Amino acid sequence: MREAKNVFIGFGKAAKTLAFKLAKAGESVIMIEGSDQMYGGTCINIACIPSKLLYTLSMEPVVGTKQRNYHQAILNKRGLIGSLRTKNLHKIADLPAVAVLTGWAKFTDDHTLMVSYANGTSEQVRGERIFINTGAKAITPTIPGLSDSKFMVTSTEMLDQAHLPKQLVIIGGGYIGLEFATTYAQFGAQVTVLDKQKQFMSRDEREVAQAVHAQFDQAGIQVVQDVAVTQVTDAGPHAVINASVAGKPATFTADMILVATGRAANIKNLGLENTTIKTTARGIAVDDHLRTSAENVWAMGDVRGGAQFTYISLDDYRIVYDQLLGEGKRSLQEQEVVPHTVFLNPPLSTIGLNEEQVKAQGINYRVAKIPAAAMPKAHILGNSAGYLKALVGAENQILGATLFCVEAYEVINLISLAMHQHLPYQVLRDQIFAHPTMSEALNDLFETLA
Ligand SMILES: Cc1cc2nc3c(=O)[nH]c(=O)nc-3n(C[C@H](O)[C@H](O)[C@H](O)COP(=O)(O)OP(=O)(O)OC[C@H]3O[C@@H](n4cnc5c(N)ncnc54)[C@H](O)[C@@H]3O)c2cc1C
Ligand SMILES: NC(=O)c1ccc[n+]([C@@H]2O[C@H](COP(=O)([O-])OP(=O)(O)OC[C@H]3O[C@@H](n4cnc5c(N)ncnc54)[C@H](O)[C@@H]3O)[C@@H](O)[C@H]2O)c1
Repeated sequence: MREAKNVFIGFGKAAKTLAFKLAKAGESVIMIEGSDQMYGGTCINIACIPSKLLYTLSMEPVVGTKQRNYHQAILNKRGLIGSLRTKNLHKIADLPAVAVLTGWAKFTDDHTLMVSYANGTSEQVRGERIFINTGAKAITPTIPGLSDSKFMVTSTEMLDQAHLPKQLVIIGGGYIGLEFATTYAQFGAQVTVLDKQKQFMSRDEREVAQAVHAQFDQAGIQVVQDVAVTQVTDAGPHAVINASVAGKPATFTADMILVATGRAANIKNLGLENTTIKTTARGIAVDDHLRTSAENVWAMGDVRGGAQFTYISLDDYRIVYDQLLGEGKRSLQEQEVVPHTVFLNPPLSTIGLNEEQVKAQGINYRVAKIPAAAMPKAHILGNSAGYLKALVGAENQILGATLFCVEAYEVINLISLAMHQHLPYQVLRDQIFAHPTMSEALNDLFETLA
């Protein structure tokens, strides 16, 4: 039996970061990853990095034309992902105290795993501590004909399609649905998004949902709400999608159907029934320090059923590392207010409360708002659509922000920093920022409260 002080199941963001630090501190580490195509985890191989590379390339016309070179973009993506995967593997595997095993792990008891390899062999691995970082995978709704359709893909397959679809139908209008709609429409596909919610972007305030909807209209992306897809049938070169839209029958055709209806924690086939580890409806049950109900086992990242973001998984590493080799103070509390970005064009970044939520909670607030067009940098970048908005409370504290503008994903981090450091809005209003940048919009934004 192989043994190590620290055994990781899944090569995710939290696991690889914690494994590296523990190995550097001289502790023995076994990293178990099921697939040789997934060293480094979901983010670099099949999620954030490939999707944001394609998003970026979908905005770059081939020199001298208005066309985007989809095929070249896929080749670039494969090159980048391949090199990141190799780099991620070696960063861990080359450390003397680390063994990387490429096989699927299953608990046989709280301390022991059975690892099954592609060649049919298996071996037992025992860990003094075990860290579960197995991520999540796409949920495919049970719709007759959907799983059997040769046109159906999840984001994983979509990100590696050699050919651009002509008619792309996306089931689900959440993060993946809206981001992929943006990217593939920019490459030239005709895109329709079907979402079951009555309202477009039901988790966001109406003001920004309407602004995004207007951008989608301009980009030629069709969004349909209140949809129940009832049947998918392959018919020669395309699929026919039967649905009810607000109770009325409707039909859509597609040569690719992207299912983007959420992702569920990877807890099946982990052998949890052989352990004292408890689960919830969303994943592995953990306390505020990511300890499971088994005293030697932790769960980090998507598998614990919280918010599914790479930076949350990274922060989970900080919580566990602080317990093992630090002061043990860090907990899930630091994750309560975090920025989010939906990579649209322009991107949408939010943090904290929006105006509808502030009103509903009866909080005393003021609104700062400016159009993106007020910023020279937006014009330099050729996209002056959208706006920046922030809410400020009675103590001059920032309650939240909604940035729907170019480079919103960078600027939101400054607001996040100010909120976490409990800085009054005047700090951002009076801060000297480099020029011309979108960050300097924060001077103008908060100046509107004077
Ligand atoms: C298309 C897409 C785009 C996204 N874009 C963003 C974004 O822009 N920004 C952002 O912050 N988040 C984004 N996310 C979410 C983000 O990718 C995830 O939240 C993050 O990657 C989760 O990481 P993790 O640490 O939980 O584990 P993962 O990185 O998911 O790693 C889990 C690993 O465990 C392995 N594994 C599973 N079961 C076993 C087993 N039994 N034995 C051995 N190995 C096993 C898997 O093969 C996998 O490699 C995106 C997600 C998707 C799908
Ligand atoms: N930029 C980012 O940070 C980023 C990008 C992509 C993904 N992610 C992460 O990955 C997670 C998964 O993304 P996702 O888009 O799959 O999930 P999601 O939860 O963001 O959105 C799912 C959408 O599907 C809809 N839906 C569910 N079942 C449906 C059905 N049967 N028919 C029609 N619509 C249906 C829901 O109403 C919802 O709008 C996200 O929640 C996010 O945490 C993050």
